Amino acid sequence: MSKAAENWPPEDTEPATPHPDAPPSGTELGEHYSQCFGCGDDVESGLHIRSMIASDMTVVSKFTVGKDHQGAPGLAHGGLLACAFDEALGSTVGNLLRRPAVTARLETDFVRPVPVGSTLHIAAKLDGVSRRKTYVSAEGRLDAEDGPVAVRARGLFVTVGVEHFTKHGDADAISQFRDVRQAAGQDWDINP
Ligand SMILES: CCCCC/C=C\C/C=C\C/C=C\C/C=C\CCCC(=O)SCCNC(=O)CCNC(=O)[C@H](O)C(C)(C)COP(=O)(O)OP(=O)(O)OC[C@H]1O[C@@H](n2cnc3c(N)ncnc32)[C@H](O)[C@@H]1OP(=O)(O)O
Repeated sequence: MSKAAENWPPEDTEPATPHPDAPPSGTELGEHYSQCFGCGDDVESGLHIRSMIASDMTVVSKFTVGKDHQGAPGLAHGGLLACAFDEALGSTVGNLLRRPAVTARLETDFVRPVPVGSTLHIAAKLDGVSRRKTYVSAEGRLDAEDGPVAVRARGLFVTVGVEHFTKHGDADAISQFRDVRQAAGQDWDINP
């Protein structure tokens, strides 16, 4: 078992405080980027995950497993499920804290098989913050909010400045992306 798994969140974390401009409970969150494999509408074989703010510390996401998501016949691929949780956890950190952050560590426990056609109901919560580090965890239940737990995941996200994306990613696309978000009143605090 990993060190992080034994001690979560670490003792030096503080409770996470949602950003004052975080969307209120009940807000349906659309895609954060049209080309995102996790939530983007333009990615045909993507996961098309949709999320909603459930409370000031919790985000619920739904992911329906399609035929493009298989590992064994009729069953979801484990790595792809980890991807779904990366998206759900990232959405929780991003939307509640409104700071750019990237996944530094992702742990996944696969508890039961997830068949094609089933919908995972993923409830993610902020567990704590320590400087640039945000600890977040989630449970995914099969086919209902109170269905059996199929997957659990925990993630460490590290807050980064905008240069993380402009230096390592596509600077022009980042600029357009920020314009779109600014126009929608969704720009973020980008200097950690
Ligand atoms: C304008 C741009 C805005 C962009 C975003 C805008 C909008 C988005 C909107 C909504 C979001 C909605 C949904 C998001 C959905 C999905 C999210 C998917 C997220 C991803 O899929 S993203 C891709 C995969 N991800 C990477 O591509 C990261 C590659 N990586 C790095 O870029 C560096 O590695 C980095 C930056 C992580 C750290 O580098 P660094 O140099 O900045 O900082 P450093 O190394 O000092 O780490 C600082 C402290 O974290 C601790 N630490 C670091 N790594 C650790 C580990 N693995 N385990 C345990 N602790 C760790 C250190 O120990 C230290 O701790 P301490 O402070 O206590 O010493």
